[in-house]
Amino acid sequence: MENAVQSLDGGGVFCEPCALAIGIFDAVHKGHQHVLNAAKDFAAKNGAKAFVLTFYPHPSKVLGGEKAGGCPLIYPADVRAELLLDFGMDGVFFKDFTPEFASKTPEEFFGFLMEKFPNLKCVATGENFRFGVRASADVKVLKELAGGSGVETISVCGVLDGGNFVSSTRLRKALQDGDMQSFYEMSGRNYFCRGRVEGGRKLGRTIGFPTLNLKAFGECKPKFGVYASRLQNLDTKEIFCGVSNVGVNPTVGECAPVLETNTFDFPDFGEGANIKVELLKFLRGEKKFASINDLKAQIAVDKENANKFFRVCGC
Ligand SMILES: Cc1cc2nc3c(=O)[nH]c(=O)nc-3n(C[C@H](O)[C@H](O)[C@H](O)COP(=O)(O)O)c2cc1C
Ligand SMILES: Nc1ncnc2c1ncn2[C@@H]1O[C@H](COP(=O)(O)OP(=O)(O)O)[C@@H](O)[C@H]1O
Repeated sequence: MENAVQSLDGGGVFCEPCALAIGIFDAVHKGHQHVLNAAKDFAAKNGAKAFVLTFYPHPSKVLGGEKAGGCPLIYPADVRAELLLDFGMDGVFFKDFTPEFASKTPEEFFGFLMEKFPNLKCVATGENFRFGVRASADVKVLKELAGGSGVETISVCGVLDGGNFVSSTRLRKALQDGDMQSFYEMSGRNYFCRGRVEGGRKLGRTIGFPTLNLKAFGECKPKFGVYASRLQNLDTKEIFCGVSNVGVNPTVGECAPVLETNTFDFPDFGEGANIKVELLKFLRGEKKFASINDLKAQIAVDKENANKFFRVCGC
């Protein structure tokens, strides 16, 4: 396929034999990976492609969840697509989740799949997957509808962590609590933010702690505060250990949320560089200091605490 990430809202029809994993897949956690593996295994055994059908925005934004504001997504849609492709999926298809789409009956939903993927061989979901108007249909209905068209269904059992199902909701909570270890355990990778370095107020260098700044967060932000972090230049692949602050800089006048990283070795790249920052361990909450000098003294302590973390855990 020429372009591995496509919209299902154009007129396109995708005729290759395929297994389709269906869901939101925010953060592509271990439960999601179980579903994706089922699609990949089926595809490998049956000479088919392993595709993903995912939705944007989160259905709760349209249907009114999380006190009507909808679920805040952990990663932007482009990062979600990248994670799915990195996992080995052959293609990712985004469908606009609109009120009209949400009101499709289960039969219409399945009809839509067959229209867009006329050579559909298999649908893979979790056993708790629901679809159709008011989430009225479950995997049993999916099996009946699919069977009528000779399409196989696989509904994988839930993946647990610490006795509870892994879910994007638990990942959001871990992120908002600064519990980076749980985030890692449930998703299989560190939380990260990636994008182009943006200019700041250039104040950091005047206080002895220059920072590389990223603003490309998902909707769900990590707990504001200081983290031991790892920064990678995605063009050169160089890796630097450092200390990051996520927040709004209350000491120097509030700004829009930003992830600022001070690396232990000063890299020779800056604004415009394509970087990825992983948040490894939460060290303390963001604070409003009485003076810039107090902030400076605290950042020196933060660097030492991050260093202690790296001495034990490595970079
Ligand atoms: C390790 C670290 C910890 C920080 N902690 C705080 C904090 O607790 N409160 C705060 O207002 N700003 C904090 N900052 C942000 C600084 O205010 C900010 O880096 C500085 O003002 C430079 O901003 P600039 O990049 O726009 O030049 C921290 C920055 C770093 C690197
Ligand atoms: N812990 C889990 N174990 C197995 N499958 C899961 C798990 N969590 C979600 N799934 C399945 O993965 C697919 C994508 O899930 P998604 O729509 O993103 O739901 P959630 O927000 O609950 O993670 C769905 O088919 C869903 O049933």
